[in-house]
Amino acid sequence: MAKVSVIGAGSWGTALAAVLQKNGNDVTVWSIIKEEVEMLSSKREHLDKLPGVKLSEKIVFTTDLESAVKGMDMLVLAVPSPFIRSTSKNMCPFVSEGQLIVNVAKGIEEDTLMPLPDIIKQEIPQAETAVLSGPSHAEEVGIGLPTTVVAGARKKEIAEYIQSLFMNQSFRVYTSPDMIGIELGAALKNVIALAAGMADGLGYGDNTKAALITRGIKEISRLAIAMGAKAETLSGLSGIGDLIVTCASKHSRNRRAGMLMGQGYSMDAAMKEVKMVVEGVYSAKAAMGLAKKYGVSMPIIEQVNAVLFEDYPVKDAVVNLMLRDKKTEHEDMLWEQE
Ligand SMILES: NC(=O)C1=CN([C@@H]2O[C@H](COP(=O)(O)OP(=O)(O)OC[C@H]3O[C@@H](n4cnc5c(N)ncnc54)[C@H](OP(=O)(O)O)[C@@H]3O)[C@@H](O)[C@H]2O)C=CC1
Ligand SMILES: O=C(CO)COP(=O)(O)O
Repeated sequence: MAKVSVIGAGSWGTALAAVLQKNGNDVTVWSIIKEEVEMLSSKREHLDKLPGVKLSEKIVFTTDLESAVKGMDMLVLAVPSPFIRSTSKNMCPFVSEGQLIVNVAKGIEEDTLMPLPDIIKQEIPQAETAVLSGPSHAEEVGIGLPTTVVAGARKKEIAEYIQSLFMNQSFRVYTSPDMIGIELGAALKNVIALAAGMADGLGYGDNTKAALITRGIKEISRLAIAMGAKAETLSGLSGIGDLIVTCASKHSRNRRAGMLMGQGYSMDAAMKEVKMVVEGVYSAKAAMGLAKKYGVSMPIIEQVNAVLFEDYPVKDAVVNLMLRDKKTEHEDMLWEQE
């Protein structure tokens, strides 16, 4: 049993707090929003973001960051990616040397193109950072449906520690040393999910969805491997696994936002309608920046950017993808010599 805090009380923070508490840990949950803490403390349920998931009386909810951070064995950072830097900055004075911070948010910082654990490390140099990611919608984790994720850390014993705190019969945790691969798979799949949603919004079918998932993981892998990720990670839970769930699930906010755009909504109108954070919109621009920096081709993500930021018609973006230069499926495969 450990003392853990979840920093961020949205749907994912709330679901993970429930898992950690069920496993016998002492759990505190911090939110910047006073009304959210009051609701969670009195109703023991996040009525807006995770209705139907009852939370134990033992979980402590607070807006006091100092008490949420000091003396905890593990901090789970679950605020949306655009708030990772500001939240880390605020946490820094209370974080002790080597204190463990597990990032569970998914994104890349738009201005700096930095993955989230790098931002945490920059703002809190004394912290030990790790990640937890995979195909895991809060709505299903909250009601105990079988789910698998992967914990990534620099050292095996740290990943195994995270595994031991989170794992139970409905939440299976694997370990991995490939933090950058896990992070990039998580952030970039949101952009492909927007594309999958757009295809749904246009009324396209299963063939199109399968094409986006398969070619999507190809371009995610191209960039991630250029940045130091291992190919196996992209074909694992935090790569293809998360891409499948987000492109297919009714719970996916990125897919839903894309679907609205496919039906004619503007990006801003779609984001307002979805209400929760649509991180693919932020990661789309960052992904293009990284593609340029590392000299890799990301055609689907390029077309998503055109739709999002240049008001390019979704249907035309699909035609652009279909009529790109003729290619071989796997660039590195060798042909029989003539
Ligand atoms: N939901 C899921 O199934 C999963 C989510 N994730 C990732 O977890 C992260 C959090 O997502 P999720 O919980 O779903 O998001 P939600 O939209 O459900 O909640 C986000 C929370 O952050 C709060 N918030 C608003 N402003 C700030 C701020 N300035 N600083 C800190 N917090 C703020 C929000 O408050 P308010 O309600 O007032 O806006 C809300 O409580 C994301 O990166 C997401 O990709 C990962 C796996 C699964
Ligand atoms: O990453 C997530 C679930 O794994 C949340 O993003 P989506 O809601 O778009 O799928």
